[in-house]
Amino acid sequence: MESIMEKPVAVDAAAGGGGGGGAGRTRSDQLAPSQSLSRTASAETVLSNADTTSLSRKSSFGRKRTASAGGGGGGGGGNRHIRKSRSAQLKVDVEDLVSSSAALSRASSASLGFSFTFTGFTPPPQGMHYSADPTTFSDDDSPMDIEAGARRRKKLMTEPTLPIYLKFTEVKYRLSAKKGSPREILGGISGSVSPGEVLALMGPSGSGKTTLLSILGGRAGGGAVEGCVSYNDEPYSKSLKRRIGFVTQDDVLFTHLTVKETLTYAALLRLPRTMTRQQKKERAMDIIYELGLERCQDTMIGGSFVRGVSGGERKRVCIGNEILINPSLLFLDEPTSGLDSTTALRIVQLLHDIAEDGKTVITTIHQPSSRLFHKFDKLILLGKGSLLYFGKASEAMPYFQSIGCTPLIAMNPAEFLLDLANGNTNDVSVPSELDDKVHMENHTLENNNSKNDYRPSAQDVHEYLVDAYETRVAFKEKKKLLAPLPISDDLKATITSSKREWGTSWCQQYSILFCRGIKERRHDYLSWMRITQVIATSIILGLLWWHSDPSTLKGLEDQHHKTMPFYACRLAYCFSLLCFGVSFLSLLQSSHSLKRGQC
Ligand SMILES: Nc1ncnc2c1ncn2[C@@H]1O[C@H](COP(=O)(O)OP(=O)(O)OP(=O)(O)O)[C@@H](O)[C@H]1O
Repeated sequence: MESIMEKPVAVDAAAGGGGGGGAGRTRSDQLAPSQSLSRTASAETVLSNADTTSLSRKSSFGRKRTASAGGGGGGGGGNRHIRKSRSAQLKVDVEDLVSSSAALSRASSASLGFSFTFTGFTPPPQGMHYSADPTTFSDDDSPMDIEAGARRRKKLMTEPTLPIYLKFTEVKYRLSAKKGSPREILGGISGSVSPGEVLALMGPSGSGKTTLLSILGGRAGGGAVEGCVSYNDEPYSKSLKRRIGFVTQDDVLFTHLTVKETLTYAALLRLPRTMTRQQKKERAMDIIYELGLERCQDTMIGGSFVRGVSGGERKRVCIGNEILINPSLLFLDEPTSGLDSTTALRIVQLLHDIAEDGKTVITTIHQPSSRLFHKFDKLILLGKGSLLYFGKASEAMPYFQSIGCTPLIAMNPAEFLLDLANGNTNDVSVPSELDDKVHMENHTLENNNSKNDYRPSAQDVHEYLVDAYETRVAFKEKKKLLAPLPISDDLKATITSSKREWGTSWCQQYSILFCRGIKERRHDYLSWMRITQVIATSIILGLLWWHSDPSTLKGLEDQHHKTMPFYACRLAYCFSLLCFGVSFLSLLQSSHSLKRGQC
């Protein structure tokens, strides 16, 4: 990939795309001057975006380190004092950068008001008034906020994460079909991700992102997996399971539990038995503060019928459930789906913070905004199960420019890449190689001299992109992947260690699950309707048997006769409830299908 970057990009929009033949010469060479201009602008926009982001990222790292250092030396000083001094340092940072374009980008990230980090507390700089988020910390903190700050600092003392380097080469996945040949879902995907990095898996729907994520997370389904996946150069082993956190696409949370209860029960169940109950509860609270969930800690999760926490908070709870165990590898399947761009950016910023804590983060993503796209360290672009790009996210645009695909209008890079992966070349320059190939195959169009009206099919674009990656990048990347990792044998041994620590004993698990079940159902059991029902039934039965003598046969018969109608009514009531339930569920199902447009 580096060699591609070192080569002068043949398609220079600004220079009029003079370049030699091959992929460098693009269809847009024949564009009118006005079109060329717009193309130049777009290319510059994209490149300046990348620069700005890297600057912004660097400055934010620096800011974080400063904050951590401050935290370390803070000792027993007042929280307020520590924050003020940090804020002052941050302000100097901002002033240093204000003259550069990075300031803009920084301002936008400050506007996120994301006040939690994994290495320490990072308040937004003083004097910046972009934050509209009520969870942002300020210098006039309430006692609750001060406590939160203290908790964040406490996180610095938690157990360090075992670094895990994930490499995968030529991963293929086939599903056996009842009729015909097996269906290939993934066709030889290679890549790697190191601790501290966030790898994004991008591609159109059905391109195989979830399948690849599942294989890397050791959760491959019923199909046949080929290729090699290694963790610190070792194959997957059962002991790795407790070092892996997997946030699925459809979150599975208990509707009636609060955020605090959800995370506390997860901590009690999943944390090692070497920790006391109190320590586990504290860990759950730490996670709540780290994820900025303190304001909704007593809010119910909610579901289809019960209003609960927001979508973003829900996702954070799911992430919290997984990071509780301090995983080395964190997999997330579409953590931002259904969220607005600002909330999505917060989630990705959170992933970034998690990665900075030494964890390896891999996430699938759908249609990220441009700000969000630049937050990823590495990118895998999939198209129909094939690899279209693997490398640094910041180098994706230059790579596609180098193979002759350049956006003709200012475009979100993620949107551009997804368009390409879908084979859509509208508003994208078509490489001359592809253009020529398509016209060679289509004589009629060429004869009619309608070159400018013709665009290659999605299949042609897909084939071109797969070939371009295979010939230009894949070989070098695979060579890099085959090189052994410079890590100690001890680190490898930890991965393969067969020692398995159970979180809790069978008995403890039973009692925790029992309590959780009671809490989850408490709204059913303790509802006024249920209580009234029980009291009314007791009174009715009591009255029916009032003054009857069970010691004689007549008295028993009397009781029997009196209660029979009652039980008959009860049976009829249960039956009608059952019928009502069934018809209600089928109604609900059909309304859901209607909403999805399936009917
Ligand atoms: N167990 C399975 N049985 C049948 N088809 C499967 C199975 N697993 C994956 N597929 C198919 O493999 C393809 C890739 O699925 P996958 O869920 O990985 O796509 P995706 O890129 O994650 O899509 P989306 O973004 O919509 O979630 C799809 O066409 C899907 O139908």
